[in-house]
Amino acid sequence: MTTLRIENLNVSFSTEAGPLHALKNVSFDVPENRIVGIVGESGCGKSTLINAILGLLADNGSIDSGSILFEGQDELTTLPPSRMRDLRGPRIATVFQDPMGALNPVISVGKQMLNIQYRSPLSKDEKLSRAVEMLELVRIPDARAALARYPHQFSGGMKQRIAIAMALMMEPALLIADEPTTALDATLEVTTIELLKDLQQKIGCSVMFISHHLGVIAELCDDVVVMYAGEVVERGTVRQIFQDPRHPYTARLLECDPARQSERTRHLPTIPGEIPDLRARPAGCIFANRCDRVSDACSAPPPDKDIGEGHVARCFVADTPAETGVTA
Ligand SMILES: Nc1ncnc2c1ncn2[C@@H]1O[C@H](COP(=O)(O)OP(=O)(O)OP(=O)(O)O)[C@@H](O)[C@H]1O
Repeated sequence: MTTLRIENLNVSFSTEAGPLHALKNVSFDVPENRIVGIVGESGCGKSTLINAILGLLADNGSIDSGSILFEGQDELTTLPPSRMRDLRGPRIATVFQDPMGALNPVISVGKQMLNIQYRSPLSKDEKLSRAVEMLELVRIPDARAALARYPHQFSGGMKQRIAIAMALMMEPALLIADEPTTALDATLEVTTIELLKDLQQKIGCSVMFISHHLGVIAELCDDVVVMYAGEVVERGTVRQIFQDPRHPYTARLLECDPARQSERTRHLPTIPGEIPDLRARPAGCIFANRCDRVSDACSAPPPDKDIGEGHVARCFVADTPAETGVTA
């Protein structure tokens, strides 16, 4: 089963200068038990995508068309807000860059972990045991004593691990992790990534993992979705994307080899030129003004070319491998 299926999703914001099309015909799946990485430059629409899934678009935003199907049954684009509130947290959990967004500074960690289980039929003792078990899973030392402590008594890395434990406590079907390791130093980042992978396998959930760090995406994810200016320009398995990129934008991103230059890929490489104004999208390919393989054909909208085995690229020349200068 597919945990999340997004099909032809279009989202726009109304602005004084006219509608801004933030997501255009976005389609991809988050299959059961898989970790899907979402990568793209700032402004490519990652936050809009997350908010559209969670039913938390800004007041001036709207889903114009398309579908977000959760667990094959809940159509999130039309779900009543009360049902969406039920799903958010227990079934669709989130972890963000700043763990303090999830942790209340004036409530002990144990109390917060009990509060999350308010709907669970377990007794208070059983809920506390579950909290200890989760803290142990995220390697918080002396987990039972940790329940009485407050968030500020933990280091940044531990706070993020507690936030992950809280997000996964109710065994959600989907975890949306938005740059959860970006604020951590490189060593802590590696530990947190390993832990996340471990927990995902234990709990058996799907993960949508948003990161600028290509090395982390390559390490952690099963599948990758490459976004550019509100469009999914390429999607496929980690192997397909990193070893056989077909969209020129993906190829440019990979020009720094993540395996050998992980520090350099903590931030996306800079590509000359700018993302077009999303209020006046070009009629043709969205990447044409920055593309080194542009031709006359690109003034028409490019098709989503199916390269095979789930590998898809929105480009006229996707049939031929893109040059990266990277040896796979
Ligand atoms: N409420 C809003 N009103 C108008 N435009 C918006 C609004 N929210 C986002 N946008 C625009 O939508 C586009 C996508 O923004 P979004 O925040 O989703 O990108 P992002 O990839 O998450 O970027 P970042 O990594 O910088 O957060 C941008 O052009 C942004 O300016």
